[in-house]
Amino acid sequence: MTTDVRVLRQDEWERWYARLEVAFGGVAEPPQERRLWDDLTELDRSVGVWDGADCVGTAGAFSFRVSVPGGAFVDAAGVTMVSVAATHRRRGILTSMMRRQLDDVRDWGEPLAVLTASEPAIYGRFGYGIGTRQAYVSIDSSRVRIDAPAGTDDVRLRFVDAAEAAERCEAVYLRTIGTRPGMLARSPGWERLPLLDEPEERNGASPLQCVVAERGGETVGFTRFHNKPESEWAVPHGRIQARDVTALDPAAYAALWRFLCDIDLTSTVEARNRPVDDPLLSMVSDIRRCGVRVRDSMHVRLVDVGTALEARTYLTPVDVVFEVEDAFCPWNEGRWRLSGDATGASCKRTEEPADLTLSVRELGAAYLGDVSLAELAGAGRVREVRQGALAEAALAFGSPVKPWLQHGF
Ligand SMILES: CC(=O)SCCNC(=O)CCNC(=O)[C@H](O)C(C)(C)COP(=O)(O)OP(=O)(O)OC[C@H]1O[C@@H](n2cnc3c(N)ncnc32)[C@H](O)[C@@H]1OP(=O)(O)O
Repeated sequence: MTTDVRVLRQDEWERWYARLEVAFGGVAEPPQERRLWDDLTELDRSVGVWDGADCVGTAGAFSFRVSVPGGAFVDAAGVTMVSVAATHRRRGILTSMMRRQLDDVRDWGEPLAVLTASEPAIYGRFGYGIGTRQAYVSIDSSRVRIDAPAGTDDVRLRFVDAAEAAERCEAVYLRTIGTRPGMLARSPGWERLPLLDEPEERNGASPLQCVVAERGGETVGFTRFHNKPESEWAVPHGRIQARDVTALDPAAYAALWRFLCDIDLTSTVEARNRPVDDPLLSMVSDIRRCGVRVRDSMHVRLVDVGTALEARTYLTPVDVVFEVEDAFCPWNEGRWRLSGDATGASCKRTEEPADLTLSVRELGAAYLGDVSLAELAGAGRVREVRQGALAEAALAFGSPVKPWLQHGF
């Protein structure tokens, strides 16, 4: 089989995207969503694999900046739209696209590549580690109370039209993106994503509803949600599906959750993507009735180990030598000395002996402060050579708040 991997052209986009849709089951996306992805595709950062005139592989890379511990934003390729035709699977086409893409990302000077995976088992072999997780909550709102902090009653809530309020909501979102690692500074166009509301995808739920939280005339938060009415023998038990709940302070946050939990004729509030350390979980009267489940979210790959590790700060002083294994991107292999603290860091190649040995995948998993290097050592994935180095590095890589990716891509 001879296939050709090349940069995507605009006139190929339809065939390229149709290939992706088939790989995900063959149900064509609704028009509004398709248009959005067409507009957001960065052609010169996307590749197609062609077998003659047939597109048999797709992969793209958005231009993102990702917040890292310490508050800096680091350039990252947002790997996306990956697929291989079922007729051509398991012949190395994904591997050839990952090869091309990671070489490109390195040439573009972007120290990170990030993605959300259709299946978590796919990308570890290419050096990605699970860098953020997300929590799913399904709150029994007939039993769970929100213990609201002082000031919650001063927050005014108003129903608004989601499209008309989009700019105000985006302004609040932009003020939150530096508050946790793992958040994305998006380029123009992305503000359309949270407003997607295709009737085909509502599955019996209402159109998108939007409520803003205001204090003294200023917008301090918002929630966008669907309401899915349900009942059995005339007993209503509707379901609120919260798409986002975003606020600038605890009182506004509590007011929004209290509102969602108090809507008449409903008994469940469900949210698919919350931070794993969501303050909500410290506001509820009964965490057992919140149906919390955790899954992987953003997978992180250090494309340039030195630059990436220098871009973040460290919670506690650290001075360790890592021996890094990276078979897929051998330019990262070898020993790196990381010295840093809460003000900055240096990470340079060294000939000194290793304190810790690990693969680039573990560095990706720990990079944003989610899983600890000590947890990974417990799984046999990090090896301590110098006694004390593991605790030192594990503490330093921590983050006071867990990283979180607020939306998929
Ligand atoms: C960021 C994103 O867009 S995520 C979306 C990913 N896309 C999808 O899930 C759509 C449906 N699936 C597909 O299109 C394809 O099966 C892909 C893209 C997952 C894999 O493409 P392929 O060309 O078959 O992969 P390739 O042949 O390069 O496989 C490389 C290795 O990964 C393994 N692998 C591939 N897919 C999977 C999988 N889903 N789960 C576990 N391992 C996998 C292969 O077994 C192979 O392992 P080996 O090196 O030990 O032999």
